[in-house]
Amino acid sequence: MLFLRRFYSKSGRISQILKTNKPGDSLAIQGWIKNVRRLKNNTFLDINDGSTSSRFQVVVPRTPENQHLAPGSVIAAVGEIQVAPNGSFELHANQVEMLAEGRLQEGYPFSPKQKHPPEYVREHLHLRSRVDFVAAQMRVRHKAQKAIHDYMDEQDFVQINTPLLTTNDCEGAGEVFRVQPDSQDLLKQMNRPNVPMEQSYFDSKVFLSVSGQLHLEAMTYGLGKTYTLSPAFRAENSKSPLHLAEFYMFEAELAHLEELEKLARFIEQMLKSVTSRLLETSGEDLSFCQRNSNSNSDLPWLQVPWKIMSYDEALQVLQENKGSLKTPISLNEGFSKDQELFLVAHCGAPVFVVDWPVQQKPFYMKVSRTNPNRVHALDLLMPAVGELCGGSLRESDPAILKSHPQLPKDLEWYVDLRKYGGVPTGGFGMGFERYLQLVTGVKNIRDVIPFPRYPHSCKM
Ligand SMILES: NC(=O)C[C@H](N)C(=O)O
Repeated sequence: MLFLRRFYSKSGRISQILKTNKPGDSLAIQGWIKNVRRLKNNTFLDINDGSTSSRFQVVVPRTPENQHLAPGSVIAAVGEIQVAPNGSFELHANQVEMLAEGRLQEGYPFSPKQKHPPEYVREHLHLRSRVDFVAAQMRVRHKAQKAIHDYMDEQDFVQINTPLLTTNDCEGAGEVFRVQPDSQDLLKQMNRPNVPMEQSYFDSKVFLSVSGQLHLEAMTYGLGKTYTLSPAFRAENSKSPLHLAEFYMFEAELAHLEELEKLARFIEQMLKSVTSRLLETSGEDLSFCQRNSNSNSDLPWLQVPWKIMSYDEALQVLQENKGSLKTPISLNEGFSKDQELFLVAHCGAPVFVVDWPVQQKPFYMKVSRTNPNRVHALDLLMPAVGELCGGSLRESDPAILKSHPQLPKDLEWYVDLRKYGGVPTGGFGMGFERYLQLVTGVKNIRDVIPFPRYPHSCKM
């Protein structure tokens, strides 16, 4: 009977119901009971179905049959939409069916009454989507990807699926994971019994990609504007709340790009536009995540113009303020997190640090023709997270590229790109999870990706 009524009533996800229905509509919903309040005549159930961080109130008569309704159970309810005294919609159910008994069974790690700290929730990766803040994060993540794809599509970029198996270490930093078959037996099956284990992707040395940039560049010489939003892997033994061994990187390459400032302004425009869309599509979830991480920020960087500052100027600011820094300044490496955040605070806005010392940056960056000690590179520094994007004009002269002492072997093909109809190009990469941390205020990067991989942790 209930089955038939469910079939004939309008049904939908709660997020849609809240937008499209009107009082008097008959409705069927399914969801998890998050909370139960029993008053004299009625029982009030807070239901959530994973589509929104709002809870939807279902009112059922307080009868002996309804006594067993408890937090954690899954129900289907059929009834009529009415307006609650607080003005929001609620369902007055005339029938309720228990679909699954509660999660309050022995061993279930989360209590509906308690706010568990993220570290605890993370210990139960396979169950954590049931925790409200994790579900909200995942919805924001989905909508942020959609906003990026929509924006790039409107800007006429072509999405490229860059490979995850590659022979290059794009950054030359040696932070690569090598791919090998599991055993010598497999090598034998590949008819390569004598290939040394370290060259064992059939007959070459293969890594998990640290960046899709070089492959994107290859595509850009035929397509003009390309991007990817792909996994990247770094074998960096860092326990930092800003690093993962497997993360997603949004990277773009543009042909006919001759000025670094144009690249900076493109990044600024893109981030402001993508974030404004995200606020429109996910405002409620974003606020929920911000409240949950005690970081109520109205993202003031959306409203102000971003600054551009040379590396030399940035260094001078830091040197003049040595006393306020937690870490010593190094001339051989980039800035530390506390120095990056100091520069952002000093500028009162996000800042692009440009024109970096050549020895601090990888081989593919364009050397300044007026100052060979500098490359046309940028780092975008943002509040809370520090470096969010890195980018550069790419070296366009095959001869300069070939003579670079750090040019990896086996990258003849990369030099070739410049030989045949080479044009000036440039591009950038942005750690997608860092971006999510920036907009949601979540402190630990492990909480903005469904299944985090970091040193000594690859559960499931
Ligand atoms: N596509 C990029 O410019 C990102 C750069 N290759 C990096 O990994 O930092």
